[in-house]
Amino acid sequence: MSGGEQKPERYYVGVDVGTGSVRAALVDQSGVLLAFADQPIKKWEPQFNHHEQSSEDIWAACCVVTKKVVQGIDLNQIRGLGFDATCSLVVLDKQFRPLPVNHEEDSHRNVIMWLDHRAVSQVNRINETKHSVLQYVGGVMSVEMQAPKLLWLKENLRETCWDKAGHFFDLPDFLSWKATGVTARSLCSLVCKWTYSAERGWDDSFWKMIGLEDFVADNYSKIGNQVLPPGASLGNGLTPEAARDLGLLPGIAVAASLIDAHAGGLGVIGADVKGHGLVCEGQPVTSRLAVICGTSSCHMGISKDPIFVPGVWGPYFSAMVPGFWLNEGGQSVTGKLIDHMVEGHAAFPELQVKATARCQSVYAYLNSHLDLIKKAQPVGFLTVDLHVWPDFHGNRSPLADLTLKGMVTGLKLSQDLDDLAILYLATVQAIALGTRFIIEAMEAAGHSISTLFLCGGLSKNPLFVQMHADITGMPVVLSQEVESVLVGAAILGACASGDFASVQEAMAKMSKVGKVVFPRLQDKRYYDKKYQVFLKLVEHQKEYLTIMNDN
Ligand SMILES: Nc1ncnc2c1ncn2[C@@H]1O[C@H](COP(=O)(O)OP(=O)(O)O)[C@@H](O)[C@H]1O
Ligand SMILES: O=C(CO)[C@H](O)[C@H](O)COP(=O)(O)O
Repeated sequence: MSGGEQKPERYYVGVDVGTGSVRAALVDQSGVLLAFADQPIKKWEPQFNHHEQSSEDIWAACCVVTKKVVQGIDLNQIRGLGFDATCSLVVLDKQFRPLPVNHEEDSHRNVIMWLDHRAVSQVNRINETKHSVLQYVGGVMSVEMQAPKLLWLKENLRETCWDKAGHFFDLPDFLSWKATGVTARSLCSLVCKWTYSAERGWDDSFWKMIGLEDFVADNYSKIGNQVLPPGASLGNGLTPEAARDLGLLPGIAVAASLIDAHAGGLGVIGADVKGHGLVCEGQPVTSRLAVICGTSSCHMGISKDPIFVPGVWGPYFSAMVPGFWLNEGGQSVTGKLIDHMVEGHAAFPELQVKATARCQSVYAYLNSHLDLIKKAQPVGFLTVDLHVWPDFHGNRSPLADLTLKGMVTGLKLSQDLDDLAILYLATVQAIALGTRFIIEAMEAAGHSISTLFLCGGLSKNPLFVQMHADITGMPVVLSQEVESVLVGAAILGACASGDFASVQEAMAKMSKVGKVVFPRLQDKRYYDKKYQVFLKLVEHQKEYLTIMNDN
Protein backbone atom coordinates (compact mmCIF):
# COMPACT_ATOMS: atom_id res chain seq x y z
CA MET A 1 0.00 0.00 0.00
CA SER A 2 1.35 3.48 -0.76
CA GLY A 3 0.30 6.77 0.80
CA GLY A 4 -2.43 5.02 2.79
CA GLU A 5 -4.93 5.66 -0.03
CA GLN A 6 -4.57 2.78 -2.43
CA LYS A 7 -6.10 -0.57 -1.68
CA PRO A 8 -3.51 -3.35 -1.29
CA GLU A 9 -2.83 -5.25 -4.52
CA ARG A 10 -4.94 -8.40 -4.95
CA TYR A 11 -3.24 -11.57 -6.17
CA TYR A 12 -4.35 -14.96 -7.44
CA VAL A 13 -2.46 -18.22 -7.72
CA GLY A 14 -2.89 -20.35 -10.84
CA VAL A 15 -1.65 -23.95 -10.94
CA ASP A 16 -1.36 -25.74 -14.31
CA VAL A 17 -0.68 -29.48 -14.42
CA GLY A 18 0.57 -30.37 -17.90
CA THR A 19 1.67 -33.76 -19.16
CA GLY A 20 5.33 -33.33 -18.27
CA SER A 21 5.38 -30.73 -15.53
CA VAL A 22 3.43 -28.71 -13.01
CA ARG A 23 3.60 -24.92 -13.18
CA ALA A 24 2.36 -22.22 -10.80
CA ALA A 25 2.15 -18.46 -11.08
CA LEU A 26 1.30 -15.53 -8.88
CA VAL A 27 -0.87 -13.25 -10.99
CA ASP A 28 -2.25 -9.77 -10.32
CA GLN A 29 -5.65 -8.34 -11.18
CA SER A 30 -4.52 -7.16 -14.59
CA GLY A 31 -3.20 -10.60 -15.54
CA VAL A 32 0.52 -9.86 -15.05
CA LEU A 33 2.64 -12.81 -13.87
CA LEU A 34 4.70 -11.74 -10.87
CA ALA A 35 6.28 -15.09 -10.11
CA PHE A 36 6.53 -18.42 -11.92
CA ALA A 37 7.82 -21.86 -10.91
CA ASP A 38 7.76 -25.30 -12.49
CA GLN A 39 8.58 -28.84 -11.50
CA PRO A 40 8.68 -32.04 -13.59
CA ILE A 41 6.27 -34.87 -12.75
CA LYS A 42 6.78 -38.61 -13.05
CA LYS A 43 5.36 -40.66 -15.91
CA TRP A 44 5.37 -44.41 -16.38
CA GLU A 45 4.83 -46.40 -19.58
CA PRO A 46 4.68 -49.99 -18.25
CA GLN A 47 3.74 -51.26 -21.69
CA PHE A 48 3.12 -49.78 -25.13
CA ASN A 49 0.12 -47.38 -25.07
CA HIS A 50 -0.26 -47.59 -21.26
CA HIS A 51 0.64 -44.25 -19.65
CA GLU A 52 0.36 -43.75 -15.89
CA GLN A 53 1.06 -41.13 -13.26
CA SER A 54 0.75 -40.74 -9.49
CA SER A 55 -1.76 -38.32 -7.94
CA GLU A 56 0.43 -38.04 -4.85
CA ASP A 57 3.46 -37.11 -6.94
CA ILE A 58 1.39 -34.52 -8.82
CA TRP A 59 -0.02 -32.99 -5.61
CA ALA A 60 3.49 -32.85 -4.10
CA ALA A 61 4.70 -30.96 -7.21
CA CYS A 62 1.73 -28.55 -6.93
CA CYS A 63 2.82 -27.83 -3.35
CA VAL A 64 6.46 -27.21 -4.31
CA VAL A 65 5.65 -24.74 -7.09
CA THR A 66 2.93 -22.91 -5.15
CA LYS A 67 5.22 -22.39 -2.15
CA LYS A 68 7.86 -20.98 -4.50
CA VAL A 69 5.62 -18.41 -6.20
CA VAL A 70 4.22 -16.96 -2.96
CA GLN A 71 7.57 -16.59 -1.25
CA GLY A 72 8.01 -13.12 0.22
CA ILE A 73 4.36 -12.13 -0.44
CA ASP A 74 1.90 -11.05 2.25
CA LEU A 75 -0.38 -14.08 2.11
CA ASN A 76 -3.39 -11.96 3.04
CA GLN A 77 -3.18 -10.39 -0.42
CA ILE A 78 -3.80 -13.75 -2.11
CA ARG A 79 -7.50 -13.88 -2.81
CA GLY A 80 -8.05 -17.00 -4.83
CA LEU A 81 -6.58 -20.21 -6.20
CA GLY A 82 -7.43 -21.94 -9.49
CA PHE A 83 -6.29 -25.28 -10.91
CA ASP A 84 -6.21 -26.67 -14.40
CA ALA A 85 -4.84 -30.02 -15.47
CA THR A 86 -4.75 -32.62 -18.21
CA CYS A 87 -7.87 -34.75 -18.38
CA SER A 88 -6.26 -37.86 -16.89
CA LEU A 89 -8.30 -40.32 -14.78
CA VAL A 90 -7.50 -40.50 -11.04
CA VAL A 91 -8.69 -43.55 -9.08
CA LEU A 92 -9.13 -43.53 -5.27
CA ASP A 93 -10.72 -46.01 -2.87
CA LYS A 94 -13.60 -45.26 -0.52
CA GLN A 95 -11.19 -43.67 1.97
CA PHE A 96 -9.66 -41.53 -0.80
CA ARG A 97 -6.47 -43.62 -0.97
CA PRO A 98 -4.80 -44.28 -4.35
CA LEU A 99 -5.71 -47.53 -6.14
CA PRO A 100 -3.53 -49.24 -8.75
CA VAL A 101 -4.55 -48.86 -12.41
CA ASN A 102 -2.07 -51.54 -13.48
CA HIS A 103 -1.58 -55.30 -13.40
CA GLU A 104 1.51 -54.86 -11.20
CA GLU A 105 -0.78 -53.63 -8.38
CA ASP A 106 1.41 -50.57 -7.86
CA SER A 107 -1.05 -48.25 -6.10
CA HIS A 108 1.34 -45.33 -6.42
CA ARG A 109 0.47 -45.38 -10.14
CA ASN A 110 -3.24 -44.54 -9.76
CA VAL A 111 -3.68 -42.22 -12.75
CA ILE A 112 -4.46 -43.36 -16.31
CA MET A 113 -3.08 -40.51 -18.40
CA TRP A 114 -5.14 -38.79 -21.09
CA LEU A 115 -2.91 -40.13 -23.90
CA ASP A 116 -3.24 -43.75 -22.71
CA HIS A 117 -4.69 -45.91 -25.51
CA ARG A 118 -5.26 -49.16 -23.59
CA ALA A 119 -9.05 -49.10 -23.96
CA VAL A 120 -9.28 -49.62 -27.75
CA SER A 121 -11.63 -52.61 -27.61
CA GLN A 122 -13.82 -50.78 -25.08
CA VAL A 123 -14.08 -47.59 -27.15
CA ASN A 124 -14.89 -49.56 -30.30
CA ARG A 125 -17.78 -51.25 -28.50
CA ILE A 126 -18.96 -47.90 -27.12
CA ASN A 127 -18.95 -46.41 -30.62
CA GLU A 128 -20.85 -49.40 -32.00
CA THR A 129 -23.79 -48.51 -29.69
CA LYS A 130 -24.32 -45.28 -31.73
CA HIS A 131 -25.84 -43.85 -28.53
CA SER A 132 -27.09 -40.27 -28.81
CA VAL A 133 -24.48 -38.93 -26.32
CA LEU A 134 -21.90 -39.58 -29.06
CA GLN A 135 -23.38 -36.70 -31.06
CA TYR A 136 -21.80 -34.39 -28.49
CA VAL A 137 -18.25 -35.72 -28.92
CA GLY A 138 -18.02 -35.24 -32.68
CA GLY A 139 -19.91 -38.45 -33.49
CA VAL A 140 -17.12 -40.79 -32.35
CA MET A 141 -15.91 -41.23 -28.78
CA SER A 142 -12.15 -40.98 -28.34
CA VAL A 143 -10.15 -43.65 -26.56
CA GLU A 144 -8.69 -40.72 -24.60
CA MET A 145 -12.03 -40.03 -22.86
CA GLN A 146 -13.04 -41.52 -19.51
CA ALA A 147 -15.89 -43.95 -20.32
CA PRO A 148 -13.67 -46.46 -22.21
CA LYS A 149 -10.99 -46.25 -19.52
CA LEU A 150 -13.55 -46.94 -16.78
CA LEU A 151 -14.85 -49.92 -18.74
CA TRP A 152 -11.29 -51.19 -19.14
CA LEU A 153 -10.79 -51.03 -15.37
CA LYS A 154 -14.00 -52.97 -14.77
CA GLU A 155 -13.06 -55.63 -17.32
CA ASN A 156 -9.39 -55.95 -16.47
CA LEU A 157 -8.78 -54.98 -12.83
CA ARG A 158 -12.05 -56.02 -11.24
CA GLU A 159 -10.77 -57.13 -7.84
CA THR A 160 -7.70 -54.98 -7.37
CA CYS A 161 -9.21 -51.71 -8.53
CA TRP A 162 -12.83 -51.61 -9.72
CA ASP A 163 -14.53 -53.29 -6.73
CA LYS A 164 -12.52 -51.21 -4.24
CA ALA A 165 -12.93 -47.86 -6.00
CA GLY A 166 -14.84 -45.11 -4.24
CA HIS A 167 -13.97 -42.11 -6.41
CA PHE A 168 -13.04 -41.60 -10.05
CA PHE A 169 -11.88 -38.04 -10.66
CA ASP A 170 -10.75 -36.12 -13.70
CA LEU A 171 -7.35 -34.72 -12.64
CA PRO A 172 -8.54 -31.06 -12.46
CA ASP A 173 -11.34 -32.13 -10.08
CA PHE A 174 -8.97 -34.27 -8.00
CA LEU A 175 -6.88 -31.14 -7.38
CA SER A 176 -9.82 -29.00 -6.29
CA TRP A 177 -10.99 -31.83 -3.99
CA LYS A 178 -7.48 -32.11 -2.50
CA ALA A 179 -7.49 -28.36 -1.82
CA THR A 180 -11.00 -28.09 -0.35
CA GLY A 181 -12.32 -31.55 0.55
CA VAL A 182 -15.26 -30.82 -1.80
CA THR A 183 -15.98 -33.66 -4.24
CA ALA A 184 -18.12 -31.53 -6.59
CA ARG A 185 -16.96 -31.85 -10.19
CA SER A 186 -16.40 -29.10 -12.72
CA LEU A 187 -18.91 -28.90 -15.54
CA CYS A 188 -15.90 -28.63 -17.86
CA SER A 189 -14.48 -32.08 -17.11
CA LEU A 190 -17.81 -33.89 -16.92
CA VAL A 191 -19.17 -32.40 -20.14
CA CYS A 192 -15.98 -32.76 -22.17
CA LYS A 193 -14.74 -36.18 -21.09
CA TRP A 194 -17.56 -38.00 -19.24
CA THR A 195 -20.70 -37.49 -21.48
CA TYR A 196 -22.49 -35.29 -18.90
CA SER A 197 -24.86 -32.74 -20.43
CA ALA A 198 -25.06 -29.21 -19.00
CA GLU A 199 -28.76 -29.24 -19.90
CA ARG A 200 -29.84 -32.84 -19.24
CA GLY A 201 -27.31 -34.20 -16.72
CA TRP A 202 -26.23 -37.86 -16.90
CA ASP A 203 -27.88 -40.20 -19.38
CA ASP A 204 -28.67 -43.45 -17.54
CA SER A 205 -29.29 -45.33 -20.78
CA PHE A 206 -25.73 -44.68 -21.99
CA TRP A 207 -24.07 -46.13 -18.89
CA LYS A 208 -26.44 -49.11 -18.87
CA MET A 209 -25.87 -49.76 -22.56
CA ILE A 210 -22.07 -49.84 -22.24
CA GLY A 211 -22.03 -52.09 -19.16
CA LEU A 212 -21.32 -49.48 -16.50
CA GLU A 213 -24.80 -49.53 -14.94
CA ASP A 214 -23.02 -49.51 -11.55
CA PHE A 215 -22.83 -45.70 -11.73
CA VAL A 216 -26.57 -45.36 -12.28
CA ALA A 217 -27.31 -47.65 -9.34
CA ASP A 218 -25.41 -45.47 -6.87
CA ASN A 219 -26.66 -42.19 -8.34
CA TYR A 220 -23.29 -41.34 -9.89
CA SER A 221 -21.69 -40.78 -6.49
CA LYS A 222 -18.37 -42.24 -7.70
CA ILE A 223 -18.11 -40.04 -10.78
CA GLY A 224 -19.89 -36.91 -9.58
CA ASN A 225 -23.44 -35.94 -8.76
CA GLN A 226 -22.75 -32.37 -7.77
CA VAL A 227 -21.58 -30.25 -10.68
CA LEU A 228 -20.38 -26.63 -10.63
CA PRO A 229 -19.41 -24.17 -13.36
CA PRO A 230 -15.66 -23.49 -13.73
CA GLY A 231 -14.67 -20.58 -11.48
CA ALA A 232 -17.41 -21.23 -8.89
CA SER A 233 -16.16 -21.04 -5.31
CA LEU A 234 -15.86 -24.45 -3.60
CA GLY A 235 -17.09 -25.07 -0.04
CA ASN A 236 -15.26 -23.08 2.62
CA GLY A 237 -12.18 -22.60 0.46
CA LEU A 238 -8.75 -23.99 1.20
CA THR A 239 -8.68 -26.48 4.10
CA PRO A 240 -6.11 -25.98 6.90
CA GLU A 241 -4.28 -29.14 5.78
CA ALA A 242 -4.07 -28.11 2.14
CA ALA A 243 -3.10 -24.57 3.19
CA ARG A 244 -0.13 -26.03 5.08
CA ASP A 245 0.83 -28.18 2.08
CA LEU A 246 0.65 -25.27 -0.37
CA GLY A 247 2.07 -22.53 1.87
CA LEU A 248 -1.14 -20.44 1.69
CA LEU A 249 -3.70 -19.27 4.25
CA PRO A 250 -6.70 -21.50 5.03
CA GLY A 251 -10.06 -20.31 3.75
CA ILE A 252 -8.90 -18.55 0.57
CA ALA A 253 -11.30 -19.10 -2.30
CA VAL A 254 -10.67 -22.14 -4.48
CA ALA A 255 -12.38 -22.41 -7.86
CA ALA A 256 -14.03 -25.30 -9.64
CA SER A 257 -11.31 -26.23 -12.15
CA LEU A 258 -10.78 -26.46 -15.88
CA ILE A 259 -9.02 -28.89 -18.20
CA ASP A 260 -5.65 -27.38 -19.23
CA ALA A 261 -6.61 -26.59 -22.82
CA HIS A 262 -9.74 -24.81 -21.62
CA ALA A 263 -7.72 -22.74 -19.14
CA GLY A 264 -5.46 -21.77 -22.05
CA GLY A 265 -8.58 -20.74 -23.96
CA LEU A 266 -9.74 -18.49 -21.10
CA GLY A 267 -6.25 -17.05 -20.82
CA VAL A 268 -6.13 -15.84 -24.43
CA ILE A 269 -9.46 -15.63 -26.20
CA GLY A 270 -10.98 -12.57 -24.52
CA ALA A 271 -8.10 -10.11 -25.05
CA ASP A 272 -8.77 -6.60 -26.32
CA VAL A 273 -7.20 -6.56 -29.82
CA LYS A 274 -7.62 -2.85 -30.59
CA GLY A 275 -4.71 -1.25 -32.43
CA HIS A 276 -3.08 -4.46 -33.70
CA GLY A 277 -4.47 -4.35 -37.23
CA LEU A 278 -6.40 -7.56 -36.73
CA VAL A 279 -9.52 -8.37 -38.71
CA CYS A 280 -11.10 -9.94 -35.62
CA GLU A 281 -11.25 -6.46 -34.03
CA GLY A 282 -14.56 -5.84 -35.77
CA GLN A 283 -15.80 -9.41 -35.45
CA PRO A 284 -17.50 -11.37 -32.66
CA VAL A 285 -15.35 -13.43 -30.26
CA THR A 286 -16.54 -16.54 -32.13
CA SER A 287 -14.14 -15.61 -34.96
CA ARG A 288 -11.20 -16.44 -32.65
CA LEU A 289 -9.71 -19.92 -32.37
CA ALA A 290 -7.59 -20.59 -29.29
CA VAL A 291 -4.88 -23.16 -30.07
CA ILE A 292 -3.17 -24.60 -26.99
CA CYS A 293 0.02 -26.34 -28.05
CA GLY A 294 1.95 -28.45 -25.56
CA THR A 295 2.46 -32.21 -25.62
CA SER A 296 -0.73 -32.18 -27.71
CA SER A 297 -2.56 -29.35 -29.51
CA CYS A 298 -6.16 -28.40 -28.80
CA HIS A 299 -8.22 -26.14 -31.09
CA MET A 300 -10.93 -24.38 -29.09
CA GLY A 301 -13.67 -22.62 -31.09
CA ILE A 302 -16.81 -21.15 -29.53
CA SER A 303 -20.26 -20.40 -30.92
CA LYS A 304 -23.59 -18.95 -29.77
CA ASP A 305 -25.54 -21.96 -31.07
CA PRO A 306 -24.42 -25.59 -31.08
CA ILE A 307 -22.38 -26.60 -34.14
CA PHE A 308 -21.92 -30.31 -34.86
CA VAL A 309 -18.56 -30.89 -36.55
CA PRO A 310 -17.90 -34.52 -37.52
CA GLY A 311 -14.67 -35.69 -35.85
CA VAL A 312 -14.31 -32.59 -33.67
CA TRP A 313 -15.26 -32.93 -29.99
CA GLY A 314 -18.38 -31.15 -28.78
CA PRO A 315 -20.49 -29.15 -29.05
CA TYR A 316 -20.14 -28.68 -25.29
CA PHE A 317 -22.29 -26.05 -23.60
CA SER A 318 -20.58 -23.66 -21.14
CA ALA A 319 -17.53 -25.92 -20.87
CA MET A 320 -15.06 -23.08 -21.43
CA VAL A 321 -16.68 -19.64 -21.81
CA PRO A 322 -20.00 -19.56 -19.91
CA GLY A 323 -23.03 -19.28 -22.18
CA PHE A 324 -21.10 -20.31 -25.32
CA TRP A 325 -20.91 -23.68 -27.02
CA LEU A 326 -17.43 -25.11 -27.50
CA ASN A 327 -15.96 -27.30 -30.24
CA GLU A 328 -12.59 -28.80 -29.46
CA GLY A 329 -10.44 -30.06 -32.28
CA GLY A 330 -7.15 -31.67 -31.41
CA GLN A 331 -3.94 -33.41 -32.36
CA SER A 332 -2.91 -36.00 -29.77
CA VAL A 333 0.81 -35.55 -30.18
CA THR A 334 2.45 -32.35 -31.33
CA GLY A 335 5.18 -31.24 -28.89
CA LYS A 336 5.70 -34.92 -28.12
CA LEU A 337 6.00 -35.68 -31.85
CA ILE A 338 8.58 -32.94 -32.45
CA ASP A 339 10.61 -34.20 -29.48
CA HIS A 340 10.28 -37.78 -30.79
CA MET A 341 11.48 -36.91 -34.31
CA VAL A 342 14.39 -34.78 -33.12
CA GLU A 343 15.58 -36.98 -30.24
CA GLY A 344 15.35 -40.18 -32.30
CA HIS A 345 17.51 -38.87 -35.18
CA ALA A 346 21.08 -40.09 -35.67
CA ALA A 347 22.37 -36.48 -35.61
CA PHE A 348 20.71 -35.68 -32.25
CA PRO A 349 23.88 -36.15 -30.12
CA GLU A 350 25.74 -33.72 -32.43
CA LEU A 351 22.83 -31.26 -32.16
CA GLN A 352 22.90 -31.44 -28.36
CA VAL A 353 26.63 -30.75 -28.23
CA LYS A 354 26.36 -27.77 -30.61
CA ALA A 355 23.27 -26.28 -28.91
CA THR A 356 24.88 -26.62 -25.46
CA ALA A 357 28.05 -24.91 -26.71
CA ARG A 358 25.91 -21.93 -27.76
CA CYS A 359 23.77 -22.06 -24.57
CA GLN A 360 20.69 -22.55 -26.75
CA SER A 361 17.77 -24.98 -26.67
CA VAL A 362 17.96 -27.61 -29.41
CA TYR A 363 14.95 -25.91 -31.04
CA ALA A 364 16.55 -22.46 -31.10
CA TYR A 365 19.67 -24.07 -32.59
CA LEU A 366 17.66 -25.91 -35.26
CA ASN A 367 15.79 -22.72 -36.18
CA SER A 368 19.05 -20.81 -36.72
CA HIS A 369 20.53 -23.78 -38.59
CA LEU A 370 17.55 -23.75 -40.97
CA ASP A 371 18.13 -20.05 -41.55
CA LEU A 372 21.72 -20.82 -42.53
CA ILE A 373 20.89 -23.57 -45.01
CA LYS A 374 17.84 -21.97 -46.65
CA LYS A 375 20.01 -19.73 -48.89
CA ALA A 376 17.85 -17.23 -50.84
CA GLN A 377 14.59 -19.18 -50.41
CA PRO A 378 12.01 -18.79 -47.61
CA VAL A 379 12.85 -21.35 -44.91
CA GLY A 380 9.59 -23.30 -45.40
CA PHE A 381 10.59 -24.17 -48.98
CA LEU A 382 13.31 -26.54 -47.71
CA THR A 383 10.70 -29.31 -47.52
CA VAL A 384 9.69 -29.32 -51.17
CA ASP A 385 10.41 -33.08 -51.34
CA LEU A 386 9.96 -34.10 -47.69
CA HIS A 387 6.46 -34.61 -46.30
CA VAL A 388 5.16 -35.85 -42.95
CA TRP A 389 1.74 -37.13 -41.87
CA PRO A 390 1.76 -36.41 -38.12
CA ASP A 391 -0.67 -38.99 -36.65
CA PHE A 392 1.95 -41.10 -34.86
CA HIS A 393 -0.58 -41.58 -32.02
CA GLY A 394 -3.74 -41.76 -34.14
CA ASN A 395 -5.88 -38.90 -35.40
CA ARG A 396 -7.98 -37.02 -32.87
CA SER A 397 -9.54 -34.52 -35.32
CA PRO A 398 -11.08 -34.27 -37.83
CA LEU A 399 -10.79 -37.94 -38.85
CA ALA A 400 -11.28 -39.34 -35.33
CA ASP A 401 -9.36 -42.46 -36.29
CA LEU A 402 -7.03 -43.86 -33.66
CA THR A 403 -5.69 -46.51 -36.04
CA LEU A 404 -3.92 -43.97 -38.28
CA LYS A 405 -0.13 -43.95 -38.15
CA GLY A 406 2.62 -41.45 -38.91
CA MET A 407 4.20 -41.22 -42.39
CA VAL A 408 7.36 -39.65 -43.82
CA THR A 409 8.15 -39.53 -47.55
CA GLY A 410 11.33 -38.20 -49.15
CA LEU A 411 14.06 -39.81 -47.01
CA LYS A 412 17.67 -39.93 -48.26
CA LEU A 413 20.70 -42.04 -47.35
CA SER A 414 22.36 -39.23 -45.34
CA GLN A 415 21.53 -38.50 -41.68
CA ASP A 416 23.45 -35.35 -40.90
CA LEU A 417 22.42 -32.20 -39.04
CA ASP A 418 20.93 -30.67 -42.20
CA ASP A 419 18.67 -33.72 -42.61
CA LEU A 420 17.61 -33.50 -38.96
CA ALA A 421 16.80 -29.80 -39.30
CA ILE A 422 14.73 -30.37 -42.45
CA LEU A 423 12.87 -33.32 -40.91
CA TYR A 424 12.12 -31.14 -37.87
CA LEU A 425 10.81 -28.41 -40.19
CA ALA A 426 8.63 -30.90 -42.10
CA THR A 427 7.21 -32.14 -38.77
CA VAL A 428 6.38 -28.61 -37.60
CA GLN A 429 4.73 -27.96 -40.98
CA ALA A 430 2.75 -31.21 -40.77
CA ILE A 431 1.35 -30.12 -37.40
CA ALA A 432 0.36 -26.74 -38.88
CA LEU A 433 -1.19 -28.48 -41.92
CA GLY A 434 -3.17 -30.61 -39.45
CA THR A 435 -4.43 -27.38 -37.83
CA ARG A 436 -5.55 -26.15 -41.29
CA PHE A 437 -7.35 -29.49 -41.82
CA ILE A 438 -9.20 -29.05 -38.49
CA ILE A 439 -10.10 -25.41 -39.22
CA GLU A 440 -11.50 -26.38 -42.64
CA ALA A 441 -13.70 -29.04 -41.00
CA MET A 442 -14.93 -26.52 -38.41
CA GLU A 443 -15.66 -23.93 -41.08
CA ALA A 444 -17.48 -26.43 -43.29
CA ALA A 445 -19.80 -27.11 -40.33
CA GLY A 446 -20.57 -23.45 -39.65
CA HIS A 447 -17.69 -21.84 -37.73
CA SER A 448 -16.23 -18.65 -39.17
CA ILE A 449 -12.67 -18.27 -37.94
CA SER A 450 -10.32 -15.43 -38.83
CA THR A 451 -7.62 -15.31 -36.13
CA LEU A 452 -5.60 -17.83 -34.12
CA PHE A 453 -4.65 -17.22 -30.48
CA LEU A 454 -1.73 -19.53 -29.69
CA CYS A 455 -0.36 -20.53 -26.29
CA GLY A 456 1.38 -23.46 -24.55
CA GLY A 457 5.03 -24.59 -24.68
CA LEU A 458 5.18 -24.70 -28.49
CA SER A 459 4.14 -21.06 -28.79
CA LYS A 460 7.66 -20.25 -27.51
CA ASN A 461 8.99 -21.60 -30.81
CA PRO A 462 8.97 -18.79 -33.46
CA LEU A 463 9.17 -21.30 -36.34
CA PHE A 464 6.10 -23.17 -35.05
CA VAL A 465 4.18 -19.88 -34.78
CA GLN A 466 5.21 -18.59 -38.23
CA MET A 467 4.33 -21.92 -39.88
CA HIS A 468 0.86 -21.80 -38.29
CA ALA A 469 0.35 -18.30 -39.73
CA ASP A 470 1.72 -19.15 -43.19
CA ILE A 471 -0.07 -22.49 -43.55
CA THR A 472 -3.49 -21.40 -42.24
CA GLY A 473 -3.22 -17.94 -43.86
CA MET A 474 -4.40 -16.38 -40.58
CA PRO A 475 -2.69 -14.00 -38.18
CA VAL A 476 -1.48 -15.60 -34.95
CA VAL A 477 -1.86 -13.66 -31.72
CA LEU A 478 0.53 -14.42 -28.87
CA SER A 479 -0.31 -13.23 -25.39
CA GLN A 480 1.67 -10.75 -23.37
CA GLU A 481 2.23 -13.52 -20.84
CA VAL A 482 3.91 -16.54 -22.42
CA GLU A 483 2.40 -18.74 -19.71
CA SER A 484 -1.17 -17.84 -20.61
CA VAL A 485 -2.57 -21.20 -19.47
CA LEU A 486 -1.60 -20.02 -15.98
CA VAL A 487 -3.44 -16.75 -16.57
CA GLY A 488 -6.49 -18.90 -17.31
CA ALA A 489 -6.04 -20.79 -14.02
CA ALA A 490 -5.62 -17.49 -12.16
CA ILE A 491 -8.82 -16.18 -13.82
CA LEU A 492 -10.61 -19.08 -12.14
CA GLY A 493 -9.18 -18.11 -8.73
CA ALA A 494 -10.11 -14.46 -9.37
CA CYS A 495 -13.71 -15.46 -10.16
CA ALA A 496 -13.96 -17.69 -7.09
CA SER A 497 -12.74 -14.81 -4.90
CA GLY A 498 -15.67 -12.67 -6.07
CA ASP A 499 -13.35 -9.91 -7.33
CA PHE A 500 -14.90 -10.19 -10.79
CA ALA A 501 -18.61 -10.53 -11.49
CA SER A 502 -18.14 -13.08 -14.28
CA VAL A 503 -15.58 -15.18 -16.11
CA GLN A 504 -16.06 -12.90 -19.13
CA GLU A 505 -15.20 -9.81 -17.09
CA ALA A 506 -12.07 -11.47 -15.67
CA MET A 507 -11.02 -12.63 -19.17
CA ALA A 508 -11.39 -9.13 -20.59
CA LYS A 509 -9.29 -7.62 -17.78
CA MET A 510 -6.65 -10.30 -17.42
CA SER A 511 -5.79 -11.51 -20.93
CA LYS A 512 -3.62 -9.20 -23.05
CA VAL A 513 -2.23 -9.27 -26.58
CA GLY A 514 1.58 -9.46 -26.76
CA LYS A 515 2.75 -10.01 -30.32
CA VAL A 516 0.97 -10.65 -33.60
CA VAL A 517 2.55 -12.80 -36.33
CA PHE A 518 1.04 -12.26 -39.78
CA PRO A 519 1.05 -14.86 -42.59
CA ARG A 520 3.50 -14.36 -45.47
CA LEU A 521 0.88 -14.44 -48.17
CA GLN A 522 3.50 -14.52 -50.95
CA ASP A 523 4.27 -18.14 -49.89
CA LYS A 524 0.61 -19.23 -50.06
CA ARG A 525 0.88 -21.15 -53.34
CA TYR A 526 3.70 -23.31 -51.98
CA TYR A 527 1.76 -24.15 -48.79
CA ASP A 528 -1.40 -24.89 -50.77
CA LYS A 529 0.63 -27.49 -52.66
CA LYS A 530 2.05 -28.89 -49.41
CA TYR A 531 -1.55 -29.16 -48.18
CA GLN A 532 -2.58 -31.09 -51.30
CA VAL A 533 0.24 -33.57 -50.67
CA PHE A 534 -0.74 -33.72 -46.96
CA LEU A 535 -4.27 -34.84 -47.83
CA LYS A 536 -2.91 -37.38 -50.33
CA LEU A 537 -0.74 -38.96 -47.64
CA VAL A 538 -3.71 -40.07 -45.56
CA GLU A 539 -5.60 -41.20 -48.64
CA HIS A 540 -2.62 -43.36 -49.57
CA GLN A 541 -2.31 -44.74 -46.05
CA LYS A 542 -5.91 -45.94 -46.25
CA GLU A 543 -5.26 -47.47 -49.67
CA TYR A 544 -2.25 -49.40 -48.32
CA LEU A 545 -4.46 -50.78 -45.57
CA THR A 546 -7.08 -51.91 -48.08
CA ILE A 547 -4.43 -53.61 -50.24
CA MET A 548 -2.91 -55.40 -47.25
CA ASN A 549 -6.28 -56.52 -45.87
CA ASP A 550 -7.44 -57.88 -49.23
CA ASN A 551 -7.43 -61.69 -49.22
N1 LIG B 1 11.49 -22.89 -25.51
C1 LIG B 1 10.94 -23.79 -26.30
N2 LIG B 1 11.21 -23.81 -27.63
C2 LIG B 1 10.65 -24.70 -28.46
N3 LIG B 1 9.79 -25.65 -28.05
C3 LIG B 1 9.48 -25.69 -26.76
C4 LIG B 1 10.01 -24.78 -25.82
N4 LIG B 1 9.52 -25.09 -24.61
C5 LIG B 1 8.70 -26.15 -24.79
N5 LIG B 1 8.68 -26.51 -26.07
C6 LIG B 1 7.87 -27.60 -26.68
O1 LIG B 1 6.64 -27.63 -25.97
C7 LIG B 1 6.32 -28.95 -25.56
C8 LIG B 1 5.81 -28.95 -24.14
O2 LIG B 1 4.87 -27.92 -23.95
P1 LIG B 1 4.16 -27.73 -22.55
O3 LIG B 1 3.11 -26.69 -22.74
O4 LIG B 1 5.18 -27.52 -21.51
O5 LIG B 1 3.53 -29.19 -22.39
P2 LIG B 1 2.53 -29.83 -21.33
O6 LIG B 1 1.57 -28.74 -20.92
O7 LIG B 1 1.88 -30.90 -22.12
O8 LIG B 1 3.35 -30.36 -20.20
C9 LIG B 1 7.58 -29.77 -25.66
O9 LIG B 1 7.22 -31.04 -26.16
C10 LIG B 1 8.48 -28.99 -26.61
O10 LIG B 1 8.41 -29.57 -27.90
O1 LIG C 1 -7.34 -33.63 -24.00
C1 LIG C 1 -6.89 -32.54 -23.77
C2 LIG C 1 -7.77 -31.39 -23.55
O2 LIG C 1 -9.11 -31.70 -23.74
C3 LIG C 1 -5.38 -32.30 -23.69
O3 LIG C 1 -4.81 -32.67 -24.87
C4 LIG C 1 -4.76 -33.11 -22.66
O4 LIG C 1 -5.35 -32.67 -21.49
C5 LIG C 1 -3.24 -32.89 -22.63
O5 LIG C 1 -2.85 -31.57 -22.69
P1 LIG C 1 -1.32 -31.08 -22.83
O6 LIG C 1 -0.91 -31.30 -24.24
O7 LIG C 1 -1.40 -29.60 -22.51
O8 LIG C 1 -0.50 -31.81 -21.85
